[in-house]
Amino acid sequence: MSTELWSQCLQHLEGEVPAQQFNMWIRPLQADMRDDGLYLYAPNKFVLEFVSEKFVTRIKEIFVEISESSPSIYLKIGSAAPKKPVSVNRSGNGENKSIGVNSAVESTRTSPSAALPGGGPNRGQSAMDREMPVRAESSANRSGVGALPAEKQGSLLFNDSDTSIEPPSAVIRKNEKDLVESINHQSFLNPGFTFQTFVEGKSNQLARAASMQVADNPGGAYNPLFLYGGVGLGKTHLMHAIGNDIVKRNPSAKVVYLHSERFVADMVKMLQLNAINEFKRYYRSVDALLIDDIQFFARKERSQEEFFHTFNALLEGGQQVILTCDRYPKEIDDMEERLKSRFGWGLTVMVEPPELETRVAILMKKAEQTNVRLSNEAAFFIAQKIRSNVRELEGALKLVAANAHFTGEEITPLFIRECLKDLLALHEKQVSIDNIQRTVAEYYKIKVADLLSKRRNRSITRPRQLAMSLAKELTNHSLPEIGDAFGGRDHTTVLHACKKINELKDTDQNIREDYQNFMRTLTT
Ligand SMILES: Nc1ncnc2c1ncn2[C@@H]1O[C@H](COP(=O)(O)OP(=O)(O)OP(=O)(O)O)[C@@H](O)[C@H]1O
Repeated sequence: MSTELWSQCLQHLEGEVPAQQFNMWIRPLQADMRDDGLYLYAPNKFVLEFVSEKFVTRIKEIFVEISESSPSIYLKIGSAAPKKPVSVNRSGNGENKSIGVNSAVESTRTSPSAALPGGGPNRGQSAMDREMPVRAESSANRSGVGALPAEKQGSLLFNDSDTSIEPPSAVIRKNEKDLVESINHQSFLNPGFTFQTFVEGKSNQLARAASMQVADNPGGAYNPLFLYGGVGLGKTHLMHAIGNDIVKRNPSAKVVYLHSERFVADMVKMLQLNAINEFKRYYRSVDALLIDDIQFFARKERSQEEFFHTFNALLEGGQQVILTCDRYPKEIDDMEERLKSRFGWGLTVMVEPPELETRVAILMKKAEQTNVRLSNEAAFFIAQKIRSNVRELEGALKLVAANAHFTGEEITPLFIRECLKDLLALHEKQVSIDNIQRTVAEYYKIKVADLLSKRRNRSITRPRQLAMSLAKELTNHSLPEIGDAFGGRDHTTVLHACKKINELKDTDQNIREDYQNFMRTLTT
């Protein structure tokens, strides 16, 4: 069976599957075409299960379409023997990525022996490699390394003594005692932010799955992991969950979390103290570097430069980098192109605003964690009112709980309305159907009157359906009221629009992104 067929199959899948999903589930697969069928190797059980459930049938169909044969497909955890890779140009970021055809994802960059458990002779061992048990099924993918020639890789690797490098603060302590406190941030993981305390929903499913895979196989196929999305949606929580999980599995792993502003501040101080080399050595010695809100690097050229080199060194050493940002890498203004493009080298996943059921589940979980008695009805009431931001949802629950504690009253919808008067007024005022119609019309460069008209061509009906669906999600208006506001339409038309958009969000990446952008614009 020819590798060309798998390459064609990939091209088909790439055209059909949203880029995010393609990157996450298909790209890490390695294929081995044998006489008895197609062997697909997944880096871990998450990918294996997902591919088996969602893609195997389609892969078979594609094979029938392109070759009129239906090979047996064997899914396994592990890696195939390296052969020649096939290049697929991901339209998303314009870069050529190597997709495994009889090879590891990164096989162009690694020597064949690097595919053996524990890596080959040319592959440098990071501190993590030494400290973490090597899993045969995942070690082949722990490359990310060899973009550079072997000798250059070697120069960036650390010897044993490097694993005990002190944080910058320790160096400063000797010279500038008064600066110590402000810099001494060492690995600061919030123990409360774990996968167990993170509520899964449709909006964060991919991000959570990706995070669990990174925790399972740090420095592996998804390096860097880039989590992006609006304010207060759980990006930091997931990032800490990965860090906590890595440390739980290997207590000596050096996981460092910091906010990007902290990185900038530290760097400035170390420059002032003429100790920038210590700064470099410290950050390059970690097993996993977690940097939050990297949009704060914008316009800070020196920090970008420093981060760029740290970032490269970590990736080359097979150390895990996890980044969060409030937007998609390409949308970050005043950030060097070379950095933005590197952010997309691993896996970029969006965390979306949670849908109603997830908001209710999050509230119930938070209530349980803090011993607050919250009925389903009360959780539903809060979740219906506060839609865009989990942090705000949590804040609302705390406020209600504190009031209930002091007054001894039961938490009912009426009580909640009273407690959250100001907040609710703000939310209810913010999103009106008018506002939604104006925003959608402006975005698609049509008139509000078109949305209300009887015109039925696609360029009008899609925005109209989107606007109706947003009105349903973001306002408290009933279906008939929404129908009325859209040129006197029947409530069944609104219902149909909501269903249609829900379907399209799963199958059409443009609609999905437009919808999320509207949610973000209208609710923040
Ligand atoms: N799915 C979830 N399950 C449980 N808690 C969640 C979930 N999503 C968010 N949270 C909680 O919401 C709060 C805000 O989340 P977090 O700080 O991770 O947001 P963020 O996306 O990093 O926001 P920012 O961009 O402002 O930094 C945290 O307390 C977090 O625990």
